[in-house]
Amino acid sequence: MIHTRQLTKKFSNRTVLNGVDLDIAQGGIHGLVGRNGVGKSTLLSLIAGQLKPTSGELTVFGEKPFDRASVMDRVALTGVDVTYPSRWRMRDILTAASLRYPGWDEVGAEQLITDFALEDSLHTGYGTLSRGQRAMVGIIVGLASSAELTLLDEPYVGLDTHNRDVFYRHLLAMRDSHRTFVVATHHIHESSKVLDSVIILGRDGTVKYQYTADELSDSYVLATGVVPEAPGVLARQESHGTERALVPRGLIENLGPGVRTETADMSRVIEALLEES
Ligand SMILES: Nc1ncnc2c1ncn2[C@@H]1O[C@H](COP(=O)(O)OP(=O)(O)OP(=O)(O)O)[C@@H](O)[C@H]1O
Repeated sequence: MIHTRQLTKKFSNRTVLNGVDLDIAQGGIHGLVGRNGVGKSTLLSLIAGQLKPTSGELTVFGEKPFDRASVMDRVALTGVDVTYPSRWRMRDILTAASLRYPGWDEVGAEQLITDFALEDSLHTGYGTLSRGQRAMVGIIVGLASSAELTLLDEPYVGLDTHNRDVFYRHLLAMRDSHRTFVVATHHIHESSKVLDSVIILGRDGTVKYQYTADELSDSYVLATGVVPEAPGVLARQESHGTERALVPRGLIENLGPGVRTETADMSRVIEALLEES
């Protein structure tokens, strides 16, 4: 569904994405993670056809997405940087979205309004909504769009715990819907519970790692004890004389008898890989 080779994006003289190789097949919820400023939003805007690549290959549904209606009609991009005219009331924004997306899910949108307790804000102008309420508008548009490819850029910014739970619950319910979601996120711990795969963008503007959730949980174990130095050992920590580290599963046999191993938490592995990226 999404295919890139050596995808590069420069702004003036600044290279942000520098040879991104990425393949995402149809279906599932994919996390796009990386440190601040590595180019996650830029990559989502390129995929959504809103930015033009500087060089390299990028196809979405087999076509170059930039300014191409046949691709853009099948893609929804919402999130932290997607704003609406400040005088539009929330209800106007949802009406506009229902006209924009042919598969608009009216029942789903109304359910989200209820679950986010937004009934009293439907006639409030976007400019006077709180940050959390704006985030909820973005989430409703993204999820109710029914777009085959839905790109959510830090969708939870400003949401309290209850409303983040509402978001993740609705997202999870769509997991088997044949829709594809790419979620740019810094909330590794929360989002890792719903992700089918993780893409880690590195500070050099390339994809450093792309793993399915199964590959991640199979790749590393959490080792406790005296963990020997070895290439690939991550997130070494010491407290009260006990060492803990993430050890590639292939190195388990090299660990001494006093080292205990257990399944590594996926979010811990992602955080560790992020540090390396
Ligand atoms: N339109 C633009 N013109 C010039 N520079 C831009 C533009 N859009 C993004 N950039 C720059 O590209 C870099 C990557 O920005 P981007 O927003 O894609 O990163 P990000 O990974 O989403 O960051 P964060 O996690 O902080 O949201 C930043 O240095 C940013 O200043």
